[in-house]
Amino acid sequence: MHWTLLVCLSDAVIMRLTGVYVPLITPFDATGAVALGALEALAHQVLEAGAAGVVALGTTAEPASLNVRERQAVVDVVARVCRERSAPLIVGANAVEAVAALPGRAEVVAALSVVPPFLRPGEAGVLAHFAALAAASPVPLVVYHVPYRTGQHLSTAAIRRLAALPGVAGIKYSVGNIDSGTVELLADLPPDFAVLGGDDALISPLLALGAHGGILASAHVGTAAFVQLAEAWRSGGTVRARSLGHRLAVLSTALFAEPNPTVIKAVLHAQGRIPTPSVRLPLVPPRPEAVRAAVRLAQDDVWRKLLLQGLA
Ligand SMILES: O=C(O)C1=N[C@H](C(=O)O)C[C@H](O)C1
Repeated sequence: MHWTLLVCLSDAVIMRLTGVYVPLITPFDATGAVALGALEALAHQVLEAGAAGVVALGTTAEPASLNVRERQAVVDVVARVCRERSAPLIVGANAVEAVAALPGRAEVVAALSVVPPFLRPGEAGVLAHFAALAAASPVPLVVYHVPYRTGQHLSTAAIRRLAALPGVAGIKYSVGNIDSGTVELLADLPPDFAVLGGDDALISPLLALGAHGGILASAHVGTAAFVQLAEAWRSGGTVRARSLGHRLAVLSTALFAEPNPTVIKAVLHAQGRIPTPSVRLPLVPPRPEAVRAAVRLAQDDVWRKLLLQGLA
């Protein structure tokens, strides 16, 4: 991407990488095919409920279990919804060929690219990887840092070097805890760099520390409550934010009681929003008791009451 274009775009991009993004699940129908109509409806629902944007082909979408045609169909459907609603879309893409093939459409504001997993190339390797990826990408990158999955730790200094790379606009920060490195990063945010939380149960403290928003699979349910949480922390409504954050952490914990997105899909199915709760291998259906607990917590009317009464 051209450097001057990047500088002009950076403010606008950071503004758009703020708030709650929902990484959409991929619904399947009774034949096992991708239920594109249900996916389209889900995208409309979460945006209608106030989500800042959506992510296509995040971890939650089971992208490794989709074939090339299915992945393309998913991106096409979600992009159409985003175009209709003038909403930003982030697309999961990890390799040079995948980012280079991203559609040059206005609604695609960034690619979500995971730190290379398993190999553990070291911080220098990670930096070189993202420099190459950014050079090939028509859109800015959000680095997906999830060390408990990739096996690759990154120091705060390395994250700052990533943030300084042209074409890197943010990080999905999913380190599994809040530690001194988290505080160090958020206390002195790199310029033009968005920090989006990716550990759902930790989103409230991360927002309290100054994160720009979150990419939260939990926000498929209780979307408006997650949106209000982010707004409350941003506007200084700390009493409400703290209380709402505690309640949402309980919901997120229940939704992540089994490998994501098995429970979330079961809840969405119980709510009549997707045709089946099916997941593809290697994921298997969650335990019924985990689903029952999450369905109870996810009941829309419970959240509506809390939000209306301002009790949350
Ligand atoms: O798909 C995503 O992006 C997310 N994936 C995480 C995971 O599966 O662990 C969770 C987060 O909510 C968003």
